[in-house]
Amino acid sequence: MPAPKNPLKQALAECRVQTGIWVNLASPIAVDLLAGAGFDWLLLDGEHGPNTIPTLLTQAQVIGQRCNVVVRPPAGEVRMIKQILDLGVQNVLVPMVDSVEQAQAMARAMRYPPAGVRGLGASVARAADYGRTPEYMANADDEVCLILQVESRAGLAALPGILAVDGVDGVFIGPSDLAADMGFRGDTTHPDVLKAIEGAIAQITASGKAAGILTFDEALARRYRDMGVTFLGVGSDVNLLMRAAGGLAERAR
Ligand SMILES: O=C(O)C(=O)C[C@H](O)[C@@H](O)CO
Repeated sequence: MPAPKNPLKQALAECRVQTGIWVNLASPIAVDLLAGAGFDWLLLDGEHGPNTIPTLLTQAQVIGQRCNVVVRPPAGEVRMIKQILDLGVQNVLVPMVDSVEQAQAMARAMRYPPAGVRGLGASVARAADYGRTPEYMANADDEVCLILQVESRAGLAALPGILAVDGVDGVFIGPSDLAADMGFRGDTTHPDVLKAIEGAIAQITASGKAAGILTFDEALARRYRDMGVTFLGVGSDVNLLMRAAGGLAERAR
């Protein structure tokens, strides 16, 4: 059996909006609950969540086929990409991409030789069902989805070149880090930040690649959707729990 079809990659290629949330609790119980909530994807955060390869594996196993699994490594390092893909995760969001060279390196990391540098270890990993699907490697490259995070002024300057890199399926604008890099730390709705974000979304959508962003503000999420964002993050497990718990404690006083 070849590598499984990637519903998220296909949906983004067809410009269909896919909504999801950040998962930072690193809890198998939390993802078990969220996998059935109705999101198109769950992002298991290895950059700001206390995740390791074993915790990512457990959460991916718990989610199963109920919704798409996206993993964000702590950084864009080739060794991390191969470990994530060998887990059977097909969607990777790489943070802090500032240059075309970084984009090219990540695109190569997602693919087997000769197109890329992914190591051939899936035959002993979950990705190829521990060797039971040797045909996996025949089409694995076609079923992985790479989304790069542009979240700095340097990244915005390199955006046209990044978008031209073969193997990059989408570009996600990181509002918090971009705001900080622009000198507006903590102010993701500063007019200058919003202008930069909207300009980037326009460039990404014009390139035919998927535009992504995360916002906890429902009105802003609708605005970004109307602008053509299709990889749309609308919250996080931590934020949902924090707000619900705080609200209940307040009402119970
Ligand atoms: O810069 C951003 O914003 C993001 O990349 C999203 C954050 O990292 C996410 O952790 C929510 O704060």
